[in-house]
Amino acid sequence: MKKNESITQDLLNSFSDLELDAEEKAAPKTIENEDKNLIELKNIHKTYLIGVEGVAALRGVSLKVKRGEFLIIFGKSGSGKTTLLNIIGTIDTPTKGSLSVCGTKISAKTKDKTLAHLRLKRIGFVFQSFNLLSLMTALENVEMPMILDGSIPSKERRSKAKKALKRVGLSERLYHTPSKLSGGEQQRVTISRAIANSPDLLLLDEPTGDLDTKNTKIVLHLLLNLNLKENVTLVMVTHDITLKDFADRVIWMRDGLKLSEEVINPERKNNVRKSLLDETNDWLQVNNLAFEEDSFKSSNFQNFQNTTFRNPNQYKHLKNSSSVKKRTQITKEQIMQELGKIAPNVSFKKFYSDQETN
Ligand SMILES: Nc1ncnc2c1ncn2[C@@H]1O[C@H](COP(=O)(O)OP(=O)(O)OP(=O)(O)O)[C@@H](O)[C@H]1O
Repeated sequence: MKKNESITQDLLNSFSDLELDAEEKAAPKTIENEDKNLIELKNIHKTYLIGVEGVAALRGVSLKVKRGEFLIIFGKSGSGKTTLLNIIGTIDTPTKGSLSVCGTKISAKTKDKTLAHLRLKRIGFVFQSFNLLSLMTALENVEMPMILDGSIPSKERRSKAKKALKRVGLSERLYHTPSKLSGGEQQRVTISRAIANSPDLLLLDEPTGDLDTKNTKIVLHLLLNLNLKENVTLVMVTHDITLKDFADRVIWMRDGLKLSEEVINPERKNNVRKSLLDETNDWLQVNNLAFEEDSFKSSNFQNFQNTTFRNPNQYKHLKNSSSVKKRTQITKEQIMQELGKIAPNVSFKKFYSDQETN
């Protein structure tokens, strides 16, 4: 590592020494039909208690999602979409019902360690609000789930993170902190963070909600690529009805129930996918070069075409800029606080106790 690359990296490396026990390292128990149904929910209920009152967010949802499927969940605000996604992602637990995710049967008895393993190894999360760690570079952000994994040596981690960022066309943005990235670029960092550990399943909660049309298409292109080329299963919550025909299947939620579902006509689906991939292919090729940030923020494609391109080497100075030097003052406590934003419920007790005994 170059001397001035970052003290932060040393801090991050120190977390990699965490020992996972045998249970965490072992592959989750596989059930017979994993290949057929990556997700299986039976009669899932979720009631939140507010004081003495119960809010019925889910009222008996059954759902099967096949490996490699692209499923979109629509529904009005408050219909239970995010709750459903959180239960699939094992971030939340149902009040009643049974589920299995990526071959692991989840019940009230499932140990935290097993759930943490599932979340870190098999499932990637992408949220509307990006949830990037503001003090860290794009590269460090993408490394984070692998640091939490604890079993990947730092060199391999770094190389995987670089590859993941390359796959979303951000090779020239490795050392940028989130505030130096456009919204579209930030969402691409979160996608590369979600895929760096090669998950089977991506759970996406309004991933294009804060993006303009062009960046929505770019994100969709990246997701379709993962789905079609790598068989990554996609479950996406969105309010954007124009995305419907890109999915294999859509479901509509209302008042905590699955109201209806529709399998998308394959011909229509293939046509919209093809035209999107054709259109965005050109943009992504251009994006392999570094470009002026203001032009990228513009949704005007004409402006984008007129962008002045920089040689990627011209960005090297950013590594030595004063803002980067200042960043090295981050404390471990700050990093721990930020970690909570991207991996809620992941066994942090262990991290904290490790910190205390150091
Ligand atoms: N932690 C919580 N505590 C109490 N009630 C909650 C909690 N989370 C969600 N709810 C309630 O559960 C219901 C479903 O919420 P959920 O966030 O799943 O809906 P949604 O369809 O994702 O809505 P939106 O589209 O606005 O994000 C709502 O009535 C909501 O107020």
